[in-house]
Amino acid sequence: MIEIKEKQLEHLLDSAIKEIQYHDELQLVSITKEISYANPFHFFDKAKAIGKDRTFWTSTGDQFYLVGAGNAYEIIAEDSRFEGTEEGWNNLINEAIIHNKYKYPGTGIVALGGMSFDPRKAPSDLWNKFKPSQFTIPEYMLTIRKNNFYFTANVFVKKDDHSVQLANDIKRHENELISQMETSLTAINIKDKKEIEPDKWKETVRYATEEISDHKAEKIVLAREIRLKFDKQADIGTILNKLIDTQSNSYIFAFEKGEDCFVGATPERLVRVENKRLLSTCLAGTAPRGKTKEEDERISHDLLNDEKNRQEHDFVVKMINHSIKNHCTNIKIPDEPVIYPLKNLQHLYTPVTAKLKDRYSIFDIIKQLHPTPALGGTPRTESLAFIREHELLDRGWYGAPVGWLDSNQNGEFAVAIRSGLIQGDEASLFAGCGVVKDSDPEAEYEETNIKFLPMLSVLGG
Ligand SMILES: C=C(O[C@H]1C=CC=C(C(=O)O)[C@@H]1O)C(=O)O
Ligand SMILES: [Mg+2]
Repeated sequence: MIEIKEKQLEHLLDSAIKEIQYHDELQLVSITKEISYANPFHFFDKAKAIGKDRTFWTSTGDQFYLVGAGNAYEIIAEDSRFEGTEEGWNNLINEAIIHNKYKYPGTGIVALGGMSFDPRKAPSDLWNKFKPSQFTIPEYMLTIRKNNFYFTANVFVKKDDHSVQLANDIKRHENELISQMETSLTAINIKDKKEIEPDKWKETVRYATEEISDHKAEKIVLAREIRLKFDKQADIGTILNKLIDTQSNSYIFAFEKGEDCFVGATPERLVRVENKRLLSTCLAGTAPRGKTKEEDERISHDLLNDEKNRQEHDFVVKMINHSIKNHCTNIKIPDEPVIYPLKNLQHLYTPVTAKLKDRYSIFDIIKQLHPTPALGGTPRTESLAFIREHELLDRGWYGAPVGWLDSNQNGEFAVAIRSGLIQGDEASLFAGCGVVKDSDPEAEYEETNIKFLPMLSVLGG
């Protein structure tokens, strides 16, 4: 049986090589097959062992995983990021030879990546490995969907390549990546924790409330940074493992670029498109969890009825509705938010469903939505100008869209919050909050403290 499969692989590679006999070009071949089982964490760790940069994505609610090893190709766009990325992707898949008989969302050739929050903010050194828009097509990828497992290899072939050799190479890497191993977790401890200018940050929050009172904006989201030093190198596999154990109802992601890795567990979906069905979410307005069931219910009730939090939330609902109305039909948005409970905090949540019109893609929607008032503010131009000028950090990919897309126009993007940039034995964590007219700097500061917890707690904090 295995022999037949290997022959098929050889045959596919062979016909690709034949197709380019008269060109001096490389031909991308993407081959997907179903496998019986692979552990996503083992796959992730093995990828490191064979020297590959890794990408990781899971939506914990759906038991859906994408784990990538290496870079067969990268789409990088500096200006016109949305159009540039989409064009790069379309060109790639139009030219590629794709063998994927499964057609389920997230199988076959997939691009995983993200972008920076604001390409107009002066970049700092911190994020120099992360481009304004950067998507990876992994060399090898594991998809887990509804308890089915798929292995994809993406290879560039040249006219003088030998199919047997290429097939053996793929097979060897596949065996390595999907083999079982002992799960080993490496615990780290925080040696040093430095909050970046918390007093100045509170000043900026106060200044933002004044600008809002002066009608220069209605809402401005302000973020801050914590810099950590550990007693040893942080192990990304361990961090992901712990995030999955502790952060339900979240997207857990990692984008590794050499020594640097952007990791997070965000509850905030930006948009999912599956067979033209669109799902977006408004998530803004925050309170802590209660220690007892009674206290928790009381806090939820207060959050649902709190004018300041409702205002933060309603800006997002209005904006999402407005942004997608020309691109979609059948838009459905409930009148009232509900509670979205997480381990350390709870949010106000309103789902948005719609049907994406045929001529639009997920990128058209991301371009409209980013940044929503959950991360930027209202109005967009004024709030972004304020953030650009007064916020004390380079957000890099924090607060921006991260996710994946496949070659059948499916994809999903989250907003990269509850996240951090891990750099060997150091890390920067980020958290922000929506400042409106009635914001109290001290209370907003406390709110960011709880938003740091999901990452801090898995980093030994
Ligand atoms: C900016 C963040 O959260 C946003 C998302 C949900 C609730 C928010 C809030 O209540 O302020 C923020 O708008 C963050 O976690 O860093
Ligand atoms: Mg808030």
